[in-house]
Amino acid sequence: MPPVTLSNGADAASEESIDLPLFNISQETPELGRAIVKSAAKWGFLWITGSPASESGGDGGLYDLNEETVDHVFDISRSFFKDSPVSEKEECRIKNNRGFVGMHVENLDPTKHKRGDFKQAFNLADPDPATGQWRQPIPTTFKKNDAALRDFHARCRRIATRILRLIALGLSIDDVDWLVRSHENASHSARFLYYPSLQSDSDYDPEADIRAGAHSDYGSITLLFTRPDQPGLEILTPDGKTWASVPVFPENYHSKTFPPIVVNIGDLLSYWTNGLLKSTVHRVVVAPPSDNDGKSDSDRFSIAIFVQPSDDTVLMPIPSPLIEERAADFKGKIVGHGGGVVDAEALSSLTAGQHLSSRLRATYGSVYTEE
Ligand SMILES: O=C(O)CCC(=O)C(=O)O
Ligand SMILES: [Fe+2]
Repeated sequence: MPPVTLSNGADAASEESIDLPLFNISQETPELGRAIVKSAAKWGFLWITGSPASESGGDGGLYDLNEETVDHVFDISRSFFKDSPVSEKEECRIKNNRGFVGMHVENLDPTKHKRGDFKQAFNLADPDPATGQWRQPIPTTFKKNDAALRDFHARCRRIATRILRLIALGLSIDDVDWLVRSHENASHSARFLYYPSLQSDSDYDPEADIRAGAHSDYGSITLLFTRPDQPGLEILTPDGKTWASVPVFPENYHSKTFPPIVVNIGDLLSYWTNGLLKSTVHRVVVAPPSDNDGKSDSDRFSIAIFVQPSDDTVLMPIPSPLIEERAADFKGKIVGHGGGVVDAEALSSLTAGQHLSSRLRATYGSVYTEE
């Protein structure tokens, strides 16, 4: 059977799967940076190990995101989506891209799907470092787990910082903190995702609906945490037509219970590098085993950390020789996919904040509000 392509059906799971390159980021070297940049330029996606304590050596444990910590955060997420009353969710409904997103509220690919995505989400920005306060109303389930969520955010930020430094090393930027600096005062967002099981009485239509529509991410990088036995992520391969599924575990991975973190490049970093790094289009489908109606009796949970520079960051290309030489070719190229695309030239007069707002307006429609 040929692989499923963009033009023949919205959401059948792909026949092909892809083994992405896997990197252990417990060390920070130019060689590792170059290998990460190579993968980000080819696939826009890669895997990193979560640097469990036993491997983190010289980092003094700063980057530790072990199985227990991640499992606990997934337990909090499951409890919020599945056990908390509707009122708890309603009280924290999305505003300024923060809070609870109900079923079908977001439509990541409105060009292809009339109905919004078959998922629920909660976007939790990290606490304001100046005041220590959360920047949004917090549901009771999260309040009860305040320390665990703060800790998770802090650890994810350190991992993001390491990856940004590795990318800078790989791009031979003289100032290794060039990327980190524009992210220092920005709020990162953890997006808890819940894709409910699709029972036989669900009105999910496999010809028309999808769990998360095809899109590219809007920010710099995304860290994606997934669960064993819950596949569904697919990426558009470099030919621009073929979908490949990303398995939860790399082949021969040392663990069967703690998947590595998926890292992908967002539009801003693609733009910043004159398209060298790829902001790859991806989607979430109902993966096998699904029944004949394309439904699935299992829930899927994931957590995406959207790493974003400060709103006032001007989107000028990164000062790296590798990038400057691509400027002429990049002119007129399209950045982004799904809700709201921009051509590279228009983007050059924008700030990161303006770009984010325009893309959010396209995916949330009238639900998106700003203060
Ligand atoms: O749930 C997933 O695996 C991916 C989610 C995603 O791509 C997103 O929310 O941007
Ligand atoms: Fe995404």
